[in-house]
Amino acid sequence: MDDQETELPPHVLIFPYPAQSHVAAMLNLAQILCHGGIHVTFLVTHDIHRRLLRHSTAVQSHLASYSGFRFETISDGLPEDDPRSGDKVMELFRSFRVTAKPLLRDLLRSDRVRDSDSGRKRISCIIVDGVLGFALGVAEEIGIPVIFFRTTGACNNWAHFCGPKLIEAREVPFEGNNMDVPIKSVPGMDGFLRRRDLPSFYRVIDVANHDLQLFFSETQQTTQARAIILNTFEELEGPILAQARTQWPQIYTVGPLHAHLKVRLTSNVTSNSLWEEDMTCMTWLDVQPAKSVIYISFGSITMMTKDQLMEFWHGLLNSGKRFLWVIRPDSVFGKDWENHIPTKILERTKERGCIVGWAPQEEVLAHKSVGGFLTHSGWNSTLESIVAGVPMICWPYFGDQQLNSRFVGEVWKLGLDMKDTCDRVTIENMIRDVMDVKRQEFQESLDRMAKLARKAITEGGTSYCNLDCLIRDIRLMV
Ligand SMILES: O=c1ccn([C@@H]2O[C@H](COP(=O)(O)OP(=O)(O)O[C@H]3O[C@H](CO)[C@@H](O)[C@H](O)[C@H]3O)[C@@H](O)[C@H]2O)c(=O)[nH]1
Ligand SMILES: C[C@H]1CC[C@@H]2C(C(=O)O)=CO[C@@H](O)[C@@H]21
Repeated sequence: MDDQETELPPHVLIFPYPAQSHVAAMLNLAQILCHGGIHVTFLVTHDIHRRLLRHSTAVQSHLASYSGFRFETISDGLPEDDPRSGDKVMELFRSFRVTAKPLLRDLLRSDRVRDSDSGRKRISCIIVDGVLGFALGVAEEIGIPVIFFRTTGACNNWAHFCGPKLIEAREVPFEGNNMDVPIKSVPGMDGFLRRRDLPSFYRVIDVANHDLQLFFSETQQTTQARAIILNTFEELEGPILAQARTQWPQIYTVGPLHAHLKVRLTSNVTSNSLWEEDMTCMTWLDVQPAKSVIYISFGSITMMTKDQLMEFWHGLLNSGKRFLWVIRPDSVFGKDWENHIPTKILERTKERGCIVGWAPQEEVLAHKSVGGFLTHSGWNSTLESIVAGVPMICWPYFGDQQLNSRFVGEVWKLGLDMKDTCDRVTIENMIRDVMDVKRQEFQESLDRMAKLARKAITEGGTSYCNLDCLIRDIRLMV
């Protein structure tokens, strides 16, 4: 390193998996690091880059103002016009690691990420998505330390770490059809964990299943890195984090990052959306009574059949509640489903419902008219609901969601878990419970948890201190 370089700020490469929630969480971290005087090269796919430039206000305003921030882009291996819809998520997951490995190696070996003229040091650390374990080997070849960022909760990470133990104890694969059998081999979760609550990748006939084994190996790999960053907070997942700390050399809990970012930057809300936010729903919410609206959104990946869609629709209408519903255009199987909705249902919807293709979710959850959230239990949606103090009805779709919803319903008592069911009567009853019957009970636990979340990200709080430690430790990596 030459003398001139030693004066420059540290330079970190951040590399998320190419999906909405992964990119958004890691962009939040990137903004905080830039704010802390660290240079960031943010590596995304061409498709993600194009969509961020088009729809993310954080990228258009905040990040553009940091001279230390810049994008690098690589291919995800798909043709430009591929819709990259939710039903292909696992295909992309399998193929991306193969596509991206040589591209990452080329990038790290090239001069593209080190440009002395614009005053950037060589990369001293890589912060890479915890589902892209191959980056560890690539970075080690070049001698760069790796920190993994796992975008799901500690509970999911720990459940995957315990996979080999579950198999050894013959708890997986499941024998017979009873999904309520208790699971005992995940320390910290015995007593409330059932088969149906394990991450959905455990629902296999053969434990040699490629995806299941991939999650085991990816999770094991993250223990070999310098550290792991988790978008969670100690007060939420303390007992699980205590278990995890026996296996990972260093865990930085820095969440909830979307709220932490606002504290650090003292800024207004900006979005990291890959879709255009339909702001008309905010004016609709403005004229609804306080806590009268149930918000329904299943994140960026969930797909549903037309039958499931209709069960939700009837359940919502029969509950008599007002509702704001996000239906992503590509989220229902089968073409032209919009044209087959009975006129009567559309008319009843107009009376007290608002449907959009993508909403400004953080703003929606913070709106005074919203009194409940029917969610797929993605990790970010769960954290956003906690911060906003909104009780949840959980309809998990895949992956970590099956476990998150169990924690919401049984451990944290922040809502109801309707996993593995989808009928109009259950939906109607659960909406009534969350919005009326059990509202007070849930609100009390939510107020307590939201307060703990705020404390964690306030100066002196656990996540605030851990983020300071992360910045300090990055500065020490030269
Ligand atoms: O209309 C919408 C709908 C969603 N969102 C945002 O999109 C994100 C959705 O994230 P998340 O709740 O985590 O769900 P997914 O998009 O499904 O995220 C994937 O990635 C997560 C993190 O790894 C996992 O927890 C999920 O299970 C996985 O499906 C959140 O920040 C929402 O605020 C919007 O801004 N507007
Ligand atoms: C790429 C997706 C497959 C599963 C991953 C995941 C997990 O459980 O780790 C959650 O979110 C998804 O985006 C990832």
